[in-house]
Amino acid sequence: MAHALVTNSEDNDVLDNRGEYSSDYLSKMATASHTTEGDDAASLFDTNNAACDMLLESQNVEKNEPSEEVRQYLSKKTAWVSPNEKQFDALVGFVQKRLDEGHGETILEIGTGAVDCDCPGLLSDEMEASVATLTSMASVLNSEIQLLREKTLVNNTKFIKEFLIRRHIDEEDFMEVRIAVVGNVDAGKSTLLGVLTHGVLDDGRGMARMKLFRHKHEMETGRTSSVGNDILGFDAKGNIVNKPDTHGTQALDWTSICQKSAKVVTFIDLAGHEKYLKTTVFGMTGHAPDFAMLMIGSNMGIVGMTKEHLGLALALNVPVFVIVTKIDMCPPNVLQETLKLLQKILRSPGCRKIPMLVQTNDDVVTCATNFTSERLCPIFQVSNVTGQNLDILKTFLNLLSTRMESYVDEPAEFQIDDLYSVPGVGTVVSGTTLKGVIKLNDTLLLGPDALGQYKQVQIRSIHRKRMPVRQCQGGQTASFALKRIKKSELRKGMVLLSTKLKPEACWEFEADVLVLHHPTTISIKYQAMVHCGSIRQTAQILSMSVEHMRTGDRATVKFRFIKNAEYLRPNMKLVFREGRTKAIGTISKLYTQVAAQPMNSKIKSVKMQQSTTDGSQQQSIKRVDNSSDTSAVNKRSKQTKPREESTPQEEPAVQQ
Ligand SMILES: Nc1nc2c(ncn2[C@@H]2O[C@H](COP(=O)(O)OP(=O)(O)OP(=O)(O)O)[C@@H](O)[C@H]2O)c(=O)[nH]1
Repeated sequence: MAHALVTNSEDNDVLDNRGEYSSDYLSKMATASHTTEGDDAASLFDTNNAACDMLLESQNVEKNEPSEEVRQYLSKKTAWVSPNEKQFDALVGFVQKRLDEGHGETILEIGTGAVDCDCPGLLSDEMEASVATLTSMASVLNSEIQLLREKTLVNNTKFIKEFLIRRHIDEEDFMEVRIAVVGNVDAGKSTLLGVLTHGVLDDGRGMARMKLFRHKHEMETGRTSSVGNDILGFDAKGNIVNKPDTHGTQALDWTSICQKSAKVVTFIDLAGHEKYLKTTVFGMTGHAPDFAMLMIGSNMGIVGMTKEHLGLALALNVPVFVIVTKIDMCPPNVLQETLKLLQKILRSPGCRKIPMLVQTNDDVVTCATNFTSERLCPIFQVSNVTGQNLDILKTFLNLLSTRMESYVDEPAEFQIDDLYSVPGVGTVVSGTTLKGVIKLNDTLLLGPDALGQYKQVQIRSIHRKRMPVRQCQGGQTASFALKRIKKSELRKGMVLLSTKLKPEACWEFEADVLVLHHPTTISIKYQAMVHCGSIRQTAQILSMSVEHMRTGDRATVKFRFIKNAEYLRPNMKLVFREGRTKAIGTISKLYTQVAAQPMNSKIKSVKMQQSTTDGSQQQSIKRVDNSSDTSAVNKRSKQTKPREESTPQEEPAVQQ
């Protein structure tokens, strides 16, 4: 069944002239992934009165509904000017609800209203009184307010102000936002992260990226844990809290950053080089990023892996924002060319994005408050050397919030994306909590093992961003030290689950798949690597709803893992790839009752006799081993694997 592709000949012409836009790759990915077709660009920016609508909605569902009189009052633009006690309580209730829904923060517009907003804006003294009300309300709610922007109307006599309200969070807790940093080699990824997290500017010759020092440091200590991880903390007032160590080590004290932060942005720095694409895909699927930050060197333009990474983010429905770097050294005409092409690609039917050049503080607030829509794509132009526009980028980062729900009332689920054996501590796993709350000393189910079973394990200690904590919840990354378990019993892709669940392990599953690229045709028995959450394992196609699949085709495909049964859930997104072959899909059906016979058990027995086999047999063994991601294979390949191939998300708990 051929998938109808939407193409735009004008766009393709432009891209072909550049000699880079290989086929209509992006087109297929986005057509496959977007579910928000039909959105009107204008609706993205229609935030006026949303606060009032929500206010009314929220008041309706409250048990102690305010009287009609109070409802009317709350919907007025003057609601904040001089509320009586009852009205003040209603305002507090409204903002509290917004804070709960916004993971501890919300943006509020003062001076607009649902009922009497024919002429929006408050007079100067009205605004002053409203801000005083807001300040008292913030203190009742243990929050801080930060003015984001103001508009003046009617010859500067009326004002509308927009505030960020952010809860103080206790020392052990912070909001989390995860950003996958992608882009071609040399785009300035490490440099920007060095500049942002260390508060220094670059010299154009790699000085800022040296501040990160993480690779060198970890090579020396033999720890691969923090490759690709940097954190940037914001306090309740939106100030950056990162302070490099004053003892000259240049290392950042993560615990102190987390303690002072109300929000911690984690940058998952994914490798830019094509040979590490596997790592990039794993980072995008396994580390559950909220957003992707696509870096482009303004002078180099859209080269190498840029489109591949953009396509991956589109395929996985991860909202993207773009940072065009090196504007200090780029001739203006080249910069304009790069921006023009970038916007053209983003607008093309393949991407269906709404590019927005972010140049002012006002732009930042507009795009940050609308960014959870996958269609908006903010574009920043920065220099890591002069610092130009870094301030607005920091404001933007401060305003981003996680897209992940916490599901705190549901049974706990945690996906493991890395494993460590820490001397003096024992076995440590790191990953993302998908649902529920996990506490110190909790007993959880760990699995599935080679037989598809789950066993009980106990949590000895919990770290979030290297900071010891007593619990973590859905949407947060963490490391757990586990009691009485050997690292050899674990593998990436396993899960820790609440004992309330009755989990099963799945050898076979069905998915609705779209082939983004394949040089020839895909038929049954074809094998490739499945990336699904933190699962990374080779699977074979058992059957398909069509006979063959080519680039652009869609089908329902039944897969079988070749080595281990896995914990899967319907609707999980997957990427299926091998070399240049790429397909994406969504799991539609699980077969949990299928026999637990690994597909490569035959191959294993052949391997035992490989000294007596001929060359061709040995070749086939090698191919399967390379494409599978088993712990045995990992163990062997780890010794020769480049360090950059590892992108764990959390630091192990070294001090318990
Ligand atoms: N003039 C100028 N140079 C920059 C800027 N940003 C980065 N550079 C320089 O560009 C070079 C490459 O930067 P990196 O940060 O290593 O690039 P990268 O994207 O991390 O590259 P990989 O880690 O290899 O993927 C370094 O020499 C930086 O000093 C900038 O805004 N202006």
